[in-house]
Amino acid sequence: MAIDKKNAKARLDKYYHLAKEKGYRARAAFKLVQLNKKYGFLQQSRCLIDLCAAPGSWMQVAAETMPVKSLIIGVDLSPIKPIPKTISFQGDITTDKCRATIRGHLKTWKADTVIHDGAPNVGTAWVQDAFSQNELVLASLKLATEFLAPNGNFVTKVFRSKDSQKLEWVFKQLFEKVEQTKPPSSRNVSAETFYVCRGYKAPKNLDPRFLDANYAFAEVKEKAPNMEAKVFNPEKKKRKREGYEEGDWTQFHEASVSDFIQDEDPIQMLGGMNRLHFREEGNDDKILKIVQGIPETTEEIRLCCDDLKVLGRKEFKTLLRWRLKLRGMLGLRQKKQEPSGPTSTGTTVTGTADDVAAEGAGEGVTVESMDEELKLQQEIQRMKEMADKTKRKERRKENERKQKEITRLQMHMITPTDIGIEAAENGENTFKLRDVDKSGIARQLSRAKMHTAEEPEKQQESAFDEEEDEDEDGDRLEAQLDDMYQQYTEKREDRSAKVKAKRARMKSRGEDEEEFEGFGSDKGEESDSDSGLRQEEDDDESSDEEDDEDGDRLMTDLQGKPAARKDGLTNRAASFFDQDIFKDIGGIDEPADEDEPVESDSGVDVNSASPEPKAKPTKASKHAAFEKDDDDASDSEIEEVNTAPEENLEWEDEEDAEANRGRPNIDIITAEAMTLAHQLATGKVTKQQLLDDNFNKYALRDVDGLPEWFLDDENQHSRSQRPISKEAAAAIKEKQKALNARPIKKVREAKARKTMRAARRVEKLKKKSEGLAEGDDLSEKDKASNIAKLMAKAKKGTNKKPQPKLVVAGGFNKGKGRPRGVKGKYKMVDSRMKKETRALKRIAKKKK
Ligand SMILES: C[S@@+](CC[C@H](N)C(=O)[O-])C[C@H]1O[C@@H](n2cnc3c(N)ncnc32)[C@H](O)[C@@H]1O
Repeated sequence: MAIDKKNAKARLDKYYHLAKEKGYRARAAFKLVQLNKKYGFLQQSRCLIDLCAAPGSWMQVAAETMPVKSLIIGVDLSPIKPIPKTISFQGDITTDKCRATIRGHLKTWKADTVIHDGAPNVGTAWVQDAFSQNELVLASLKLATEFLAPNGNFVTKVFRSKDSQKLEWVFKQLFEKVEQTKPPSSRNVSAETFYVCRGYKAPKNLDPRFLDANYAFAEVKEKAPNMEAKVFNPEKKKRKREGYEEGDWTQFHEASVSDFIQDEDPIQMLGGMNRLHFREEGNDDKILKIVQGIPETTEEIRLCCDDLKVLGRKEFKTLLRWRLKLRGMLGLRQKKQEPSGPTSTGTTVTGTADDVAAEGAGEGVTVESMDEELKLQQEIQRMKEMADKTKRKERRKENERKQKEITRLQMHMITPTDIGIEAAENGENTFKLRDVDKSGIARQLSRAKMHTAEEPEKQQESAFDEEEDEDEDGDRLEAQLDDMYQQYTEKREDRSAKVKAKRARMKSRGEDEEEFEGFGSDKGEESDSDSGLRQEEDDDESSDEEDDEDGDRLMTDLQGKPAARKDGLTNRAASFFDQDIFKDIGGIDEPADEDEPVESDSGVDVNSASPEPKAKPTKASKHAAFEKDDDDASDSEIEEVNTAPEENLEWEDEEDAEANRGRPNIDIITAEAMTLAHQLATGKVTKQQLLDDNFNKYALRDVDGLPEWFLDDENQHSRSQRPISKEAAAAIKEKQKALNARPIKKVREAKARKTMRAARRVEKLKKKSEGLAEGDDLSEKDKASNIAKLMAKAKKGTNKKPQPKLVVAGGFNKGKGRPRGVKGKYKMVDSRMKKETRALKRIAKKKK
């Protein structure tokens, strides 16, 4: 394609530099890299044909990515510099010669993938370019149909034009899956897009017209535009996405009023025109004179005629009535009387479309008919729109779900076999062991009894026929926008500590578990609830747990429950209350009176928990409200537990320790959450109050059908603001300080490794000296000296050899012996030495 020299510099973007850095011959390489990243067709291919391959960057990518000993053949009009592990030749892909050459190289093989990135080097008119490019695509498809193995892939570049839809249709006839995509490296300003067609159907007989540009791009007569819809429902205007009408390159159309009055299809005119003018066009326009003269041509009518595009249904009706009156005056109106039935029925009076529409000017009967008709039309339209809307919504939801699955799959959060399991709505179809347990089947199973469940009658759902309507364009655009928005949010989330914490929380809990939804209104609020606190499972959940109490349970924790601490606190509770903000709260650290059950106004029962089985009040019970899911133990009695694992945790890396405890490494990170925790702990608010607070004006917002980006934004700002206490803010600040003061993970790891190595050395030394000391063949003196030697050796191992100081030979230091100011060992280096070292290495390599 011709390159605009003026903008040549702007074209040298990051992919250009990246291509240079990686040694690719063109930045186009990244398009294939990104396409392959998305669809992964190269890794699965053993034989590939690259059509229009020069200068060869796609071939380079293919050679890099495909399995070793794959066959890669590239062809282009321009010569391609040889690329290792590939075959290339010069040729025109539209010719038989090229076909024969490829056949010769393939021998008996069939290609797994055919890729095509052709661009005709015409650079004339855009329409011409696009057409030639599409012709080239058809030529490449033709080759693909000849050389592709069944189930093979075809990847091609297509320029978006009016023919690209036709190409897509052809692709869909030949391949199982056809997807259109634009990799990020493809410039936004470029009209190019890529089709990835997978699963070649390899038909035995292929109609050659499929691949003939004359047939494939033949014009299909477009259906006439629905002007009635434009006039009768003018408020619901549809955006025209295709641009100009074919052959109509202006956007403003006008006609004279007299034409409007004489025309037999006024609806067509009103729908298509922008203005009806009152200028005289012919020499003697009698109609116009009459129109100008009569009082019915009011100022309002003139204004309406001036801009038809802004009119509503009422104004259109006024215009039609006015026209009808004039037609009556001018004797242009003809009524057709149907042979049967009286005129009063309203259905018998017909005329030209306009007559029916505007009859109401004088005859109430036909106005009624029109109104009825209109009503019916509107009703049908409304129902259609509703059905479309629901269908679109369903489709969007499904797309979103798929997108999520793919993302999670990419992040290794699920395995491919998990797909579909989560698709079951609300987990209704998911097998839950707990449900089995509850229903008592577990007991029957444990008694080895067979349980037969009646299968509910399967309801056959009639599958929706895929609608190939205009809305699909909109849907696709919307899906693309959704994708882009998701990418944007992911990027944003990656930067946000809050969201990271939330993710960690979700990961540790498993995706399907209910999550604390914050103090906002809806589910979306969760991301910004900022509470940082983990709201525990709801009451139902706890009742589930109670159900589980009875003996024969199928469920067993694989990791075992985290041990409770001696003071009756769970690990989570303990670490939570270890925070500074709770230091000053009386009655938390000191055990309360053993006998007296303490009632706090927090609404939490504080009468249990002591190291002894008969509980005494502790932090754990006091804060059971948000510690419920942690340990079932705290629900019942508090047992004496082994604290050893907890102690060991001190030596572990913090994150590992958190992981061992079976919970994510998250903490209270916002002042809002800290305030809340403080208030809960001091009993200033109760759990119930918090729950009640949730029902605020934000809770009942209707979020149906609102786009995700809008909801995200709303949830961030449009939510109830909770007050923040000074202490909480200070606590968070302190925490942040402590965090900042911590060495980075790598440093900590390095230190830990050092300590570990030292410990190992000591252990080894200990063993050796024990061996020496226990041996009988040496005298005590020898033993002592040997052990001393061992120790000295071990100590020596820890001391690093001092590196000689490097001094540049030459200049001031030239031939003067020890350079001035240099103590200890030193080494003179010069450029000569560098060269010599390299030469020595080279020689050694050759000798090998
Ligand atoms: C955008 S470049 C291809 C870049 C290539 N994919 C790469 O990665 O280096 C388009 C190429 O299509 C080639 N081309 C155009 N018409 C062709 C034809 N009829 N037969 C073969 N190659 C053609 C041009 O010579 C040009 O090198």
